[in-house]
Amino acid sequence: MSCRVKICGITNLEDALIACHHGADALGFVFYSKSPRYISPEAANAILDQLPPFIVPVALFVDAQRDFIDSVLVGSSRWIIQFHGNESDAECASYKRCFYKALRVKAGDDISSLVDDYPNAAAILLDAYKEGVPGGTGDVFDWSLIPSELSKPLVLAGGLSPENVQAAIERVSPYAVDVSGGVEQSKGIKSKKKVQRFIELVKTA
Ligand SMILES: O=C(O)c1ccccc1NCC(=O)[C@H](O)[C@H](O)COP(=O)(O)O
Repeated sequence: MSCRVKICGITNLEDALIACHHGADALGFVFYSKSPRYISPEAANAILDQLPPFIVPVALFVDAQRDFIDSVLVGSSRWIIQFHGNESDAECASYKRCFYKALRVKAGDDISSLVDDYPNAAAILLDAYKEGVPGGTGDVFDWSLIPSELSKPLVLAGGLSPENVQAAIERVSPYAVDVSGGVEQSKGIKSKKKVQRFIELVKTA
């Protein structure tokens, strides 16, 4: 099965269209104001209006207020949601949108049990844990901690890049891979060459 690719931390139309051109399956937009990849709801929805079909836009939140989440979602029916904080399954499901839950992996976590806490999630994203940094860490976590069988499709994240993504796919066989920092030229700005190379490597893995 071909692994799907999400390019996360999109902050401008040029990067969005380049990722689409090279075959990204999803684009992530970070609505977390402390991130250098933060984008406003207005700017993100303006980008969505320019996207071709067959691309999934992902709205990413970290324990955000309901009125803020609603202010993003109202801009397009195309949004799906990545909850990247401590949100409960019930809270996530209350938005009546397809969502998946990010879990930040620490040694000793019972990942299968954590996954079972989100019965309404369409998938689970596993990411690196870094104290005080909810995501976009650029860190790889120990992939051997990932159970061989999970009850939900797995999106693998955390420190992926063109240099390690094929090894990650070989080792983990995820449903999808997610990358932010590993395809950037600077915080919030993607490298055209790295985006193209990353997607090529995923699609030929
Ligand atoms: O990307 C961010 O800056 C970010 C900030 C706060 C919460 C989540 C964030 N990103 C979420 C993602 O899905 C990232 O793609 C994922 O954490 C992997 O990032 P990276 O290790 O830089 O590839």
